[in-house]
Amino acid sequence: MAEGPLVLAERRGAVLVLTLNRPDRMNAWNDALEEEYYARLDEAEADASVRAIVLTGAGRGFCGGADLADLEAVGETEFDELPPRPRPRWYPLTVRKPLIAAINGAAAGLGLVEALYCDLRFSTPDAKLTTAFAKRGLIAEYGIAWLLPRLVGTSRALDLLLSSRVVLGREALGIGLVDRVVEEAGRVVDEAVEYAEALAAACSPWAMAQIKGQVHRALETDFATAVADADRLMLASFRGPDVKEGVASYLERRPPAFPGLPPRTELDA
Ligand SMILES: C/C=C/C(=O)SCCNC(=O)CCNC(=O)[C@H](O)C(C)(C)COP(=O)(O)OP(=O)(O)OC[C@H]1O[C@@H](n2cnc3c(N)ncnc32)[C@H](O)[C@@H]1OP(=O)(O)O
Repeated sequence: MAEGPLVLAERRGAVLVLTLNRPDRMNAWNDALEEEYYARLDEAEADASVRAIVLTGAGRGFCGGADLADLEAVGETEFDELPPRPRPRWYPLTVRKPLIAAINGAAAGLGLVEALYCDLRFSTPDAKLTTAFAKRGLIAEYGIAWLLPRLVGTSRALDLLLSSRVVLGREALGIGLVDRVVEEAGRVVDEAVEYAEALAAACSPWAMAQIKGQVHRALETDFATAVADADRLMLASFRGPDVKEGVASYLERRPPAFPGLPPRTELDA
């Protein structure tokens, strides 16, 4: 039976809230859901009125990871190579607008990875977070072996990956796996949206896009290269309209009116 939208999209002011929508399966991931999610991200990137995106899950979970019903036969399948994907799995990392996870409940396996592909994570205090891979006989998939040590440190990453133990939102905050815990669980999306709204109201979309690119590139380079990257972008920032508006709005004691995110240029490389 055909399912309805696998990803719901709702505008809240300048923020687009995307909701993974397979609540009877704890929003378990499959290719169709991924395609819808990426399509909604593309639309959000192209729509200048969307200034930030919040990702959450329908029902009581964020995302239980790959749909285990789909994986049932996997041990019997003989792949020569992994099937090609239309886009890299880590596509959300390339989105140029702030992308915030509102972890409303369990995030496991690929569901946790998707939260890590977001720029920051808001969580309920009791959300269950688990890498889950080792318990399923799987390896550290989709770049989590790269992302997780950078967030929590090597031995904590190994703890979480080797044991697959469940970490609650509160502990996750202490180790840097999430960035905010929202005590009133029902408000986790609201608070993520409020944060996103604050970015939208105060910060230049162009500057935020460049900063995201800088941070991701810097994680893979040495210090001198990161400074050279900043120098390359600084000239563009001095020449662009946003610095004029940023300075004028401060001097005139008024909120800024930055233009929407312009299309990609070679500066985004
Ligand atoms: C290529 C592979 C990539 C991967 O992502 S591998 C990792 C796959 N994921 C997992 O192994 C996680 C499996 N799920 C769990 O361990 C637990 O769930 C949680 C820790 C995430 C949450 O625990 P709790 O809060 O106690 O919920 P609950 O009662 O276990 O689950 C509620 C309903 O959600 C369904 N569900 C959860 N995860 C998945 C999934 N990944 N695929 C399909 N269904 C899932 C359950 O079965 C159940 O459903 P019902 O209420 O009908 O019994």
